[in-house]
This record gives sequence, structure tokens and C-alpha cells, in this order.
Amino acid sequence: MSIAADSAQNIAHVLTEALPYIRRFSGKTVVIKYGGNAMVEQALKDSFARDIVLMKLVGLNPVVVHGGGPQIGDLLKRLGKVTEFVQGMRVTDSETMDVVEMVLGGLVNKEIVNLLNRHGGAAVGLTGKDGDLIHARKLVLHRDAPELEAPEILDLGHVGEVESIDPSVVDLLVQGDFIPVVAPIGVGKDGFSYNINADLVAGKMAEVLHAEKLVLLTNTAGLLDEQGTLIRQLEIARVNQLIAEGVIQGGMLPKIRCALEAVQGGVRAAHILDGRVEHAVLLDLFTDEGVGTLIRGR
Ligand SMILES: Nc1ncnc2c1ncn2[C@@H]1O[C@H](COP(=O)(O)OP(=O)(O)O)[C@@H](O)[C@H]1O
Ligand SMILES: CC(=O)N[C@@H](CCC(=O)OP(=O)(O)O)C(=O)O
Repeated sequence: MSIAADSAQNIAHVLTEALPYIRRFSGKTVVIKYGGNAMVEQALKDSFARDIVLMKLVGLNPVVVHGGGPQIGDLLKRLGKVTEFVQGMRVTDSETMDVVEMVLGGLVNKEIVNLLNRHGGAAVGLTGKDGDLIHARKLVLHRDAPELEAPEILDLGHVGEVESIDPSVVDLLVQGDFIPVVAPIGVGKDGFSYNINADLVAGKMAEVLHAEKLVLLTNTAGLLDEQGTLIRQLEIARVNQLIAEGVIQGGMLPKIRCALEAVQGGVRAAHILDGRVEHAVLLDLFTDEGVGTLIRGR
């Protein structure tokens, strides 16, 4: 067989492998969390955009929720402002909140919208303020330590968690064949803006939209065990042990917690994927092997 015929055969093989998945997912919603650490090289950004646009064209409803932690960090650094993380959350005073809102709602959100549109999609950017999408409340974290009589309450300033999501505006966009792109900023009953970890927003969004899948794109192969080996399928029963042993730390903590909550809240499956691999989303959705770590619902 000639090289051209051989590669045509390969293309045909790949397309037929994808067919049952395309049929199964047709009309279904997939929430994709695009982490700031996964937004690196231009080639990867382009491959991400192509994956999302292709999903839309073959009949799925992708909803993108993005982060931008490193991008917020860069601007804070340029402004000479020190930033600190507690249990994977950025301590956010009022000045930092302004920067978070500018970077997530402005720079990063519009960059992703532009990227998707340039690849043939019709994307619309939102923050949690648009259409009253994300209601937030102040996040209260605790620190427990042997020397403490009672767990200490940690004040992280304008850090929020999702109180509720009203998906009306997202539903309207999806019905109009747009791709919603959501920045993780919420509004409290107090009228303040809250900085919410993007994984938490993506997890709740997937629950509220009754999504088929939650896909979390990050900068590791997936969840790694104590030896650094990829865990292909994470059993829910194993999570607490991995957290207690310190295997799951930092930014991976909110990711795993939100993935668990999502599958317990009815999302069929959550996947943690390596955003540094070209076409990670398509490889995971449309091939038998899949990639990354899978957390399956009941
Ligand atoms: N067990 C683990 N497996 C993989 N990554 C882990 C683990 N524990 C902690 N991490 C850290 O979590 C990071 C991913 O979270 P984060 O930096 O918040 O990414 P993102 O910006 O994509 O949300 C990884 O780069 C890694 O440093
Ligand atoms: C409270 C909190 O930590 N919010 C995050 C929001 C952005 C985010 O989650 O970005 P990644 O997904 O790229 O990490 C932050 O300020 O960095």
C-alpha cells in the first residue's frame, strides 16, 4: 500500500473509532475546565480550540470554564504585590480581587473567546456576574494541627465558593449554538465580587447543567500516586487516604474534591487530563483508550 493510501486508511480507522462516541455524546453537555497552567504554547492553545470547535460541530455542547492562576500571578508580580496560597486557594484582599477580575474577566476570558472564534467557533465570554450566573459566598477554611485546641478559622478575604448557579444564560447560549466561556468570578449577597477556584466553578456548572462529563485540563498526566505513576481510574474510596498521606496536595486538592462532588451530584464521569498533550480532549472523548485519570459516577 502506498504511504498516501496507508495514511488515508489510518484516518478512516480513527474516524470510525470515534463514530460510536460521537453518536453516544450527541446533544450531551461536556464542561471543560481549561486551567491556567494548561494555557501554555500557542500550538497547544490552537489544538485545544480545534477540539472544542470540533466537539460543537459533531453535536456535543461544550461549555468552557477557565482558570488563569499563573496569569493573575504574573500581573500581581509586575505590580509588586505578594500573593500567598492556602490549601490551593489564593488569599485575595480587595486590591488582589481587582487584579483577579481584570485578568480573568478581561484578558484571559477574551483571549479564549478570540481563540475559539478564530478556529471557526462562535464563543461568548461571561463572568459569574453576567446573567446573574454565579452566586457566591465567602469560603471558610479551617486549619487543624496537634498544637491547636480547636481548628483555626482561616480568613482568605474575597475567596468564595459557589452558593448557586442560575444557568439560564448558559442554556440560552447553548440553544443559540454558541460556546459559553465562563470566568470563575461570583457575586455575594453582600454585592461583593468573589474569587472562586475555577475547578469548583467547573464542578458545580457540570452538576447544574446535568453534564455527561466534566473534563479538567491541567499540567500533569492526571492524578499521580506516591510513586509518581498515573492513576488511570480513581476509586472514590481511595481519595481520603491519598489526601491524608499527602499524595494529593496544592492545586490538585480542589480539583479532586470538585470532581468527586460532581460525580456524586450526578455527572456521569470526571476526567483529569494533561493539557500539555495536543488534542487531549479529543483523545479522551473519542478513543477507546482515553487518557488521564477517570473518576466514574455510580
Ligand atoms: N497527586 C498529584 N498528582 C498530580 N499533581 C499533583 C498531585 N498533588 C499535587 N499536584 C499538583 O497539582 C498541580 C495542578 O493544580 P494547579 O496548579 O492548580 O493546576 P491548574 O492551573 O490546571 O488548575 C500539579 O501541577 C501538581 O503540581
Ligand atoms: C481562590 C483562587 O485560588 N482562585 C484562583 C482563580 C483562578 C484559577 O482557579 O486558575 P487555575 O485553574 O489556573 O488554577 C486564583 O486566584 O488563582
